[in-house]
Amino acid sequence: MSSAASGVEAEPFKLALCQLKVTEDKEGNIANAVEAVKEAASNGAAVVVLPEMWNCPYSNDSFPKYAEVLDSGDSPSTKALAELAKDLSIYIIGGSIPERLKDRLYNTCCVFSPEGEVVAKYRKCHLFDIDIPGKITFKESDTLTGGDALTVVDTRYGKFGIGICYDMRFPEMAMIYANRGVQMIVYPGAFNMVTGPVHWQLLQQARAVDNQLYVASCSPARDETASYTAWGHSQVIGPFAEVVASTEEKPGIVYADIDLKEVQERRQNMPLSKQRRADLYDLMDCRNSVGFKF
Ligand SMILES: O=C(O)CCC(=O)C(=O)O
Repeated sequence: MSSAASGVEAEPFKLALCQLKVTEDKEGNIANAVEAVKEAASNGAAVVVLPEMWNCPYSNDSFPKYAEVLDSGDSPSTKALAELAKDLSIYIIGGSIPERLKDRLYNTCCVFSPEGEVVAKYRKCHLFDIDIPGKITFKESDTLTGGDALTVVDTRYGKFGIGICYDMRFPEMAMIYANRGVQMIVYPGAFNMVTGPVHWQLLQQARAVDNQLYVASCSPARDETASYTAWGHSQVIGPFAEVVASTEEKPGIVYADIDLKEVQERRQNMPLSKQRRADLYDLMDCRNSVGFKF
């Protein structure tokens, strides 16, 4: 039974972020992920996170080729993770892979319970479409469709909200998760060499400090030979915006001991949600937003 459902205070746990080397070899990527998750569990991790697009190169050419139909029983990537979660009796927040659903593709994260069930599925809502001339241009919407639902996973350790990479740029989403009782937002992500150095940590600390919750972000390792070079730097930020654990660009596993009671404590120390002036501003106003005018 989940923490919230049982009304019992959630226990502390060890979190692991597997910063994987990702190649063009899908089978190799799966085998590599399996080894990393086993290693994390053998070191005591109860919740293990994988990166965004861990089974394929991050490119619009690759997404259709590597996509899997998730509910068909014929998805090698999710089958491997489901078996692992069950064998090791851990939660796996399965990064993301390209999902094929009818004639559409999504950037999808599946969450597996210690019983090996898919307990949540999140489809990246905010697609990464940017154009910084001479620096980086990427348009996920050339191949992918955005999801249309947020996802809260109620686990025995606490409530986790799921976002993927570019989603961390949208404070509204994190705020809604906080309002729904989320204590840790997990973002599988693959920032790049342009935005990574300036925004990756800043955005995570911003989401953490605004909402007084943990933020955990898991990237692929950096590969300078890939068409898209990931920034790496998987990390965990605490509810006071402190860096709890981090790494640099190489493959590896980041561990953090998480006690979600800390979230409650920070919120008691500084009761921002009670101090909000909802009479002056209302998140619902965003619904009428027409975006920036140029
Ligand atoms: O927001 C960024 O700068 C990077 C986002 C990204 O790489 C992604 O959404 O996959």
